Amino acid sequence: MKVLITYNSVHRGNTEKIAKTIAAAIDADIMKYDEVDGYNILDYDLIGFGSGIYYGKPNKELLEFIDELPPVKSRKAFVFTTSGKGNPNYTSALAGKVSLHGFKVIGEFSCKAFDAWGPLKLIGGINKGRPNTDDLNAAEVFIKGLINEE
Ligand SMILES: Cc1cc2nc3c(=O)[nH]c(=O)nc-3n(C[C@H](O)[C@H](O)[C@H](O)COP(=O)(O)O)c2cc1C
Repeated sequence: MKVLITYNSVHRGNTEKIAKTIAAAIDADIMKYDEVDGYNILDYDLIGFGSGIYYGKPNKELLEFIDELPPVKSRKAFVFTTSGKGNPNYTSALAGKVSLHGFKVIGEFSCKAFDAWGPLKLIGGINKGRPNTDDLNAAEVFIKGLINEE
């Protein structure tokens, strides 16, 4: 199965850490969203979309990138997010966007990550050191489970 991981990670590289772990676990191709030629995406059986969360939403550029992809029908995808709160609802919002474009979303992964946004900077940020080894292990378990089910 040919798998592509694509993401944007603008705050602290937190989502990029998850993206790299997932890609390495299953030997997938990995590209930042702006390195993907939209038409090459059709070469892949499964695509993972990852984003940090900013003001309650996934990264705007990543969402626009998804909008501009060539039409797909029932192509499989999964989504992952990192955020200060680690709220799975954030991930569902990204899954919703991906489904609206025609993908069949077969998995979602979320984790808490270092957040030093705005006033949190004053206290040195929250979730220091995350994603940590446990988070990266959880991401690996998630993707291996997903691939085994396919
Ligand atoms: C401008 C900004 C807004 C943010 N808004 C939220 C938010 O609404 N909820 C939340 O849980 N985390 C929020 N965060 C924290 C990020 O989601 C978190 O640090 C995430 O891991 C960043 O991913 P990245 O390092 O891959 O960009 C925000 C961070 C920034 C910089």
